[in-house]
Amino acid sequence: MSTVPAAPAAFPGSAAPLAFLKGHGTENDFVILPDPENRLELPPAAVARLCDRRAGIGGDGLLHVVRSAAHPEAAALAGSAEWFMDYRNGDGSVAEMCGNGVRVFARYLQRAGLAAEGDLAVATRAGVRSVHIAKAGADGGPGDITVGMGTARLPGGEVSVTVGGHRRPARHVDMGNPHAVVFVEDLADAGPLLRAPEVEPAAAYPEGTNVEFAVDRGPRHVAMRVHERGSGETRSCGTGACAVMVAAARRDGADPAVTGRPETWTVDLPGGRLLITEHPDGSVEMTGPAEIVAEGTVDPDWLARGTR
Ligand SMILES: N[C@@H](CCC[C@H](N)C(=O)O)C(=O)O
Repeated sequence: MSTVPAAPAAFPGSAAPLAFLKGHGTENDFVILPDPENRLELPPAAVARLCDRRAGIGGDGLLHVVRSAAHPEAAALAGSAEWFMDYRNGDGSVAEMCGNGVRVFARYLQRAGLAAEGDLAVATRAGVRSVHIAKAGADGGPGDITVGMGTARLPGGEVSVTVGGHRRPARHVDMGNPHAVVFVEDLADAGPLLRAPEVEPAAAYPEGTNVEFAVDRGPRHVAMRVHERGSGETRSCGTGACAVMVAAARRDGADPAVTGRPETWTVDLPGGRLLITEHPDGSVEMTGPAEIVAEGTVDPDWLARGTR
């Protein structure tokens, strides 16, 4: 089946309904807008309206599916990756990367007949990400998806996160997008996470940051909660899980570049489980599920009313 509209209408102000799908990866959920030729205008207010959980479709973020060649931010990558994940947070802000988003993006391409099981490449603002779509499981359910997440950067300098009124040292990890990882005794210590946690110094994160709270569950096994920049607390974050894995491994003195052995960690999130491997060459891989759950059309007049 093909769910790519031939010529999607631009909005706001268009009379034509707009095709969308909804998907999630470990319950990090996304509105998916197929727009191969990049005809849609996507002002932040339109993204926020679509991602609104009560007045819109609802999602932690939005995956704008565009041919790399048709998008000014990705045209230079078109030779390496046909498709560009133009990722937006639920508040309409732009982000460099979304790990769960790449898996859901790949699942959409597979469902639309634009990619097959096996290997493909997806362009993101953080660069090209390699993807492997595994065969369907014995139960007929979709196979897991593995994403080559690039390398983790560990900028020096001390950062801290306030947890329960106390400042705690955190680890700054860059997975193409920014993260502050703080280890806690209990995930409940993070509190209700209704607002962005206080991270210092603010200058360490000029564009804001995602904040992960992590606890140990066993050998090479952690659990985490996350407050995402631009979305609030979500039930999973792929780049965040990678950041937590790398921070935990370094805390424990494990560095594959030194030992020559890959490190594989299990990361439990409120919405499911991800397996993260760091290789001796520094590359990080994430494996987890991705599902498309619905598709439909958006009323362009409704969208236009909220974005005028
Ligand atoms: N949920 C994503 C990360 C999405 C972007 C993030 N909120 C940011 O602003 O950097 C993931 O799975 O990685």
